[in-house]
Amino acid sequence: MANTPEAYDALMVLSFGGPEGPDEVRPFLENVTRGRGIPPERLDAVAEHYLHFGGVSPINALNRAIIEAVRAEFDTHGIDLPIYFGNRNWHPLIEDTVAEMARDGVGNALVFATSAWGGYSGCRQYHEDIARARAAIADAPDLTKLRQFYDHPLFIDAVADGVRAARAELPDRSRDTARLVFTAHSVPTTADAAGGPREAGGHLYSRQVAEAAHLVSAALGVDDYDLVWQSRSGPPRVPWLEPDIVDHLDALHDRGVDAVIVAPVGFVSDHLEVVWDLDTEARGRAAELGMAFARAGTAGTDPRFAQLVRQLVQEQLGTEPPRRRGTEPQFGVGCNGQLCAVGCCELPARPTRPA
Ligand SMILES: CC1=C(CCC(=O)O)c2cc3nc(cc4[nH]c(cc5[nH]c(cc1n2)c(C)c5CCC(=O)O)c(CCC(=O)O)c4C)C(CCC(=O)O)=C3C
Ligand SMILES: [Fe+2]
Repeated sequence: MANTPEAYDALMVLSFGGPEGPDEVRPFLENVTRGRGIPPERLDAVAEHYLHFGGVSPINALNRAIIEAVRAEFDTHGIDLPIYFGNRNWHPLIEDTVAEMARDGVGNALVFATSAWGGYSGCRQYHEDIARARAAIADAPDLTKLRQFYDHPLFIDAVADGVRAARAELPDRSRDTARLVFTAHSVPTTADAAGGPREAGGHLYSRQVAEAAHLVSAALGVDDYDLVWQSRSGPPRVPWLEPDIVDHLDALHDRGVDAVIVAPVGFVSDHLEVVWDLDTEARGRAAELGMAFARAGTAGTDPRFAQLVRQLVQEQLGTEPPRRRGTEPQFGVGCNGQLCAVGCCELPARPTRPA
């Protein structure tokens, strides 16, 4: 298949996937954690979080809304590519989507993965999903993953507007004093250290998250803020990025902070880890501490997010320049699951679980 720009004939939106009913929760979690050494107690707890919302994760509906917005954005700009939807962990599964694309005669498609970041979970694992899905069928299309977009101006500005809207929800007396706290998904510190091509120095994920937080705060004219982590899993003796948002609220309270704006810059949509870990657990802790609490929305529902996807596609077509506001290394483009570099974002050997 010729790899000339004109030859792209579809876009696939590739995401994490989530259950859409109570019976789907367990099999979904088994897909997510297959071979990953997550303790059964943690899985039981996470299953409860999903069941609390009727077993329905918001993520699939949010991704369908993103696809609709991108469709409209493509139509406005005369981009004539059909858009497909595939997931790593739940239906529509990427394997089925790639098979459907092949049946439709798609030969050379672009892939937008719904993570802004480098690192194993946000980037490399999506390359692996692409390779696995292609290997499963004979006439799979070529699939080129688009780049990491953690510092794209449209992403940064959409997150900044989410913070402004959250600030407006706070009681008058807290608006000017509320502490701005960014969160992103924690990962094991060893996985973070191994993130990115070796020559880029490692820690690609946490460096990009830190720079995105900095760029958002700069857009807001706020120079004092915190970056903390959320949603850790794995056994307690394995170190993950810290501090956790809930512990951090305790620490802020001890320092006399009485209002916070929590901005989940690490996520593209208000999926389950946002509505449970922040809107339920962190908000609950803030209430116990008597702290005013507002949570910023995520960028996925902002009209600029569809523009961002359109611009990333046009970048790959060579009709738009790359737009970035940061300086940390940024990678993520690969054809047919090819990694950004040899050994890029390798997942370190997991310690075996005690009996
Ligand atoms: C960096 C990162 C992102 C952001 C980048 C991106 O967006 O890709 C992200 C997103 C998401 N993570 C999600 C859900 C889960 N993540 C889990 C487990 C894990 N996540 C990890 C990292 C990340 N995860 C890691 C290192 C693990 C440990 C196991 C492993 O090494 O894989 C587990 C297992 C149970 C648990 O332990 O929590 C679940 C259910 C959902 C969907 C939520 C919904 O359904 O609405 C989304 C968008
Ligand atoms: Fe996760």
